[in-house]
Amino acid sequence: MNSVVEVKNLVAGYGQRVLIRNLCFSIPSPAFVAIIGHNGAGKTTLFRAFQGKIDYQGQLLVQNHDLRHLSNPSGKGLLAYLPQKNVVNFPIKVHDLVVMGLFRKKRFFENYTSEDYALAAHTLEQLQLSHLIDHDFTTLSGGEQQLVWLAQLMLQDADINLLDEPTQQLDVYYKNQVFGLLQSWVSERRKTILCITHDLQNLMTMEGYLLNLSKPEPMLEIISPETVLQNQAFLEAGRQPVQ
Ligand SMILES: Nc1ncnc2c1ncn2[C@@H]1O[C@H](COP(=O)(O)OP(=O)(O)OP(=O)(O)O)[C@@H](O)[C@H]1O
Repeated sequence: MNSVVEVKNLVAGYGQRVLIRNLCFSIPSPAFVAIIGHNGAGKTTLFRAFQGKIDYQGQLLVQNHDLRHLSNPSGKGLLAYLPQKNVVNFPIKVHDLVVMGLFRKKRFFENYTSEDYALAAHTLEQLQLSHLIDHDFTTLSGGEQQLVWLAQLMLQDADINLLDEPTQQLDVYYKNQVFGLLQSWVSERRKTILCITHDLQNLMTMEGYLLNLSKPEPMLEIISPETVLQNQAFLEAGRQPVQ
C-alpha cells in the first residue's frame, strides 16, 4: 500500500523507560497531523526516532522507504524538522538565516544568489515579517524567532515536515495565522505536516488527524470539534503515573 508516512509497531524510549509502545499508524496521502499528549508523553521522542537520533524497534517508512536504510532524508527533501528550541549565539541577519533553508539546492560553500534572497524575502512577506528582514536575529523576541525558523523551514520545501510546538511562543493572532498556513501547505503544496502542539483550541477548525500519545493505544483520529473536545477532556482528566 502506498502511504506518505507509515509507522509499524514502533517501540521507543530511553533505557528501561518505554514511552512509545507498539505505535501503528499510516498517513495515506498528504495531511496535517497534530501530535498531542501530556508533557513527557513521548511526542518529541517520536520525532527523535524519525530523525534516527534514538534506537527503536519496529519500522518507520516515509514514502515507502524504510528510514533505517535511507541516507540523508533531509538532503533528499523528504524530511524537515523544526525543533522546539533552536539557539543562535552569533549575530546574523534574518534574511541570511532564512535563505539557508535552500541548503539542499546548494553545493558546499556555494553562495546564495539574489534570486535565493528574493525567495527568502517573499517567504518572510507571507509571514508578515518583512520589517525584520535586516534585523539581527538574536535581538528578536521569542515569537518572532519562532516565525523566522518557520520561514526557513518553508524554504526547505520538504515533503514531510516535523514541527515541534511551532506556535508555542506566538500570540493569538499569529497562532491562527500559522495554523492557517500549515493547512495551506497541505492543500496547496501537498505537504505532510506532523505538528506537536498543546494548542488544542486552534485544532477545532483544522482538517486532518490528531494522534494523542497519552492514550493507551494512540491512533489517528479525524479532527472535528467533537474529537478535539473529547481529547481535551481526556487530557484534562489527568495523566498516567510515570513508570
Ligand atoms: N535523553 C533522555 N534520557 C532519558 N530520558 C529522557 C531523555 N530525553 C527525554 N527523556 C524523558 O522522556 C520523556 C518524554 O520526553 P519527550 O520530550 O518525548 O516528551 P514530550 O511529550 O515531547 O513532552 P513536552 O510536551 O513536555 O514537550 C520525558 O519524561 C523526558 O524526561
